[in-house]
Amino acid sequence: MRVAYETWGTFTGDNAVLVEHALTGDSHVVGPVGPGHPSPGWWDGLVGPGLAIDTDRWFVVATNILGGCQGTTGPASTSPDGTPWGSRFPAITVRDQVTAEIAVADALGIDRWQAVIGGSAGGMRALEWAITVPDRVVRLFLLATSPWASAEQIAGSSNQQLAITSDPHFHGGDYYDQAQGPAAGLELARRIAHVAYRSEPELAQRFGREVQDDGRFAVTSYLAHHGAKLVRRFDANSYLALTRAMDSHDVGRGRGGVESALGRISARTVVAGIDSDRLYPLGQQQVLAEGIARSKELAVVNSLHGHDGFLVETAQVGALAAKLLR
Ligand SMILES: CC(=O)SCCNC(=O)CCNC(=O)[C@H](O)C(C)(C)COP(=O)(O)OP(=O)(O)OC[C@H]1O[C@@H](n2cnc3c(N)ncnc32)[C@H](O)[C@@H]1OP(=O)(O)O
Ligand SMILES: N[C@@H](CCO)C(=O)O
Repeated sequence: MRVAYETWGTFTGDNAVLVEHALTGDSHVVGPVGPGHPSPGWWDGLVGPGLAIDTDRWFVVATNILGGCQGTTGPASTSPDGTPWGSRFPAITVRDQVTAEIAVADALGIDRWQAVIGGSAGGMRALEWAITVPDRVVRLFLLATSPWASAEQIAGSSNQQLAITSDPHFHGGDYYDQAQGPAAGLELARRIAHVAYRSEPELAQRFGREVQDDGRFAVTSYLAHHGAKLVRRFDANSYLALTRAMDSHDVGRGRGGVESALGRISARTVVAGIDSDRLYPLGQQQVLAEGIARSKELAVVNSLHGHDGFLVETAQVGALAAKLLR
């Protein structure tokens, strides 16, 4: 297994902070497009000298997720027989992904994180870190995430997975040597997901019933844009592996239930949610805030942007992170 990671700041022995990306993010938390970084940072303005996650003080690490496609081993990676894993890539869980990250921390000589920070799927891994190895997580920032994948989340995820697997170019997951892969399926999956990532009032306000010169509803064109954009930077098998891992998420599994799992967390914790998030509604973060001993009351980020607010509202998110790190 190979794990891609990026770091900022200087390691002084006990000042490491782990930033966990969401479903389609990567290790490039901040910074411009460049060699090895086809996309700009997804949290630009949050990590750097004097910023909320201050690299004059903290050594910040971001790994790319196990099962992904931006440097870390995933289904498109070459297996020992010299061909891509494809359909043979094993089913993985969020706990497996954290196991991979624990190996990275060990390899880097990081005994404990001064903070583990994550939103959405990144929050799931942050949670699993704090439950699996509580003495290695001093502070915890959980953003727009949940203690278990809800029926609603699994339902949406199953529709997205079906969009990919029913694309005739999917070839059971072994499409890497084909002229064409399941691009249409991946685009549709992103379109389904993207509606859930934004709020109904936002779509109404931004697009309403506007029809473009090309005859399409503006909102349809917007979704098509986001679908096509993901196809250019993401692998369909990774999308399946990662959404299935998210479906597996349940901190209580094998630990005597959610309450008992959350009871293991010793980190000073900030739990935050977004008021317009229809995919990870505030009630899920309330369970976390109430179940984690050293968390205070749930922080609410005000945003029109729904679940994606954790990526868009960097000023509010930064203020919460800075407070935890102070
Ligand atoms: C920028 C990257 O690719 S980051 C790479 C790593 N990716 C991640 O971490 C995933 C997380 N990031 C994301 O999902 C996205 O970056 C988001 C959701 C946070 C972006 O959110 P916002 O900044 O609010 O952008 P928004 O949803 O308004 O979309 C803007 C895009 O829609 C396009 N758009 C807006 N209206 C329309 C329309 N009617 N028709 C077609 N396209 C439209 C804009 O031109 C813009 O295009 P661009 O992104 O190629 O510049
Ligand atoms: N827009 C986010 C949503 C998932 O939380 C992503 O693509 O990673």
